[in-house]
Amino acid sequence: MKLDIAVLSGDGIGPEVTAQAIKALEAIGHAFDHTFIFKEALVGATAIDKTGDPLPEETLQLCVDTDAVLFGAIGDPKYDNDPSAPVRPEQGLLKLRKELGLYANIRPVKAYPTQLDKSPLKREIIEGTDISIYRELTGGIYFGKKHLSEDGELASDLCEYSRAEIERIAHQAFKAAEKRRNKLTLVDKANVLESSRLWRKVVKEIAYEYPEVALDFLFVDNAAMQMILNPSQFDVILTENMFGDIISDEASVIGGSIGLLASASVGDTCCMFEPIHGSYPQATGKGIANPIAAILSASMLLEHFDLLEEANLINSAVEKALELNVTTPDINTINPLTTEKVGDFIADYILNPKDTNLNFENIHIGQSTII
Ligand SMILES: NC(=O)C1=CN([C@@H]2O[C@H](COP(=O)(O)OP(=O)(O)OC[C@H]3O[C@@H](n4cnc5c(N)ncnc54)[C@H](O)[C@@H]3O)[C@@H](O)[C@H]2O)C=CC1
Ligand SMILES: CC(C)CC(=O)C(=O)O
Ligand SMILES: [Mg+2]
Repeated sequence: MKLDIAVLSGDGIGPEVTAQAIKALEAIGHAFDHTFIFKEALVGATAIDKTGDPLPEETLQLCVDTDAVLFGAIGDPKYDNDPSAPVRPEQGLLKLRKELGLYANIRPVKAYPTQLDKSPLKREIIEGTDISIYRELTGGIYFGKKHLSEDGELASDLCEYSRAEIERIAHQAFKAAEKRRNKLTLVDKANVLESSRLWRKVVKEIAYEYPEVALDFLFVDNAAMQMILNPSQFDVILTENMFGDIISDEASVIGGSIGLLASASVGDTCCMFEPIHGSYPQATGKGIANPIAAILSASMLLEHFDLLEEANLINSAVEKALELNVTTPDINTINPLTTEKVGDFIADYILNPKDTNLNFENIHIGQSTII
């Protein structure tokens, strides 16, 4: 297969982790005789600094013209510390999602058997957790009308959803539940918000088309608590944009680090693959960022194009890295490896999955050996 992939590595740790995802894809290309052509473009603070625009027109056009987008992260403290900045890195990401019509953001959350003691949560609580979060990505409060009064003393952000916006992602979430454990939980705040009441009404109606799927509802405040108390109760979670943003970061505690959580953002015509974390500016250039979220996002890209064997090989390589503690300091405080070394190990495993000599004391990566 030949795929043109737009690479928007962005800011902070974005370029470092995206480079490891590309390495994994190149190894897959080599092992399976696929051609992946990577085309880089600017986004976020880096794009503002070079062009004045967080999403230059040529970046957007490239994303439209390519088969898929591999995204790193955006965000820079100089904008975070200046609320009145006229353009902001986040605007580039939000516009990109909207323009590409990426309304469904799928965020898998797993407790890896080898990592159960890495989470601050007790192993018996997280064991067996395997959740797929379907977060609506192009509507809700992040996209609603904003207002700031002239004296700067009153501000508002509108949360708006239409039936059509709810229906299209709800169908995807029900279909996913049918392929998994037939359970769907809608997370909302229907006791308070009119938009949440519309979500419940529409989702209840759609449920009749999926009789095998057991549907239940949780208010988001309770869902946030259940995620910590009893996460293995969840199968597919369907929720609106901001709630999904928040509970997925919370859910990353289950796996031990947000640096493990990948995502696929899909629409009717375009697709983008992005770790759920941000630009982690404090880590920029230090080689401490976990590249696994970016690498698993590349695996989701392959799965999207039905390259299942290839996606599974990346997943196995990641599992092997976790099993052998070939990991960055967020989950390996004793013998941490750098972002690049973890990426090297995963690419090397993809090329030599049967190499039984791989072990922590003596890991052969290409020409080099790491300790
Ligand atoms: N999709 C995106 O591009 C996102 C961008 N942002 C932006 O990122 C910047 C920083 O935001 P924060 O709230 O600090 O969120 P963040 O996700 O960048 O970092 C939060 C914390 O998560 C951990 N972390 C994140 N990525 C990691 C990785 N790969 N390996 C190990 N640990 C990791 C670190 O402990 C870090 O302090 C802001 O400018 C924000 O707007 C935030 C979230 C998503
Ligand atoms: C610009 C933000 C909405 C990015 C973010 O936090 C996310 O998508 O997880
Ligand atoms: Mg987020």
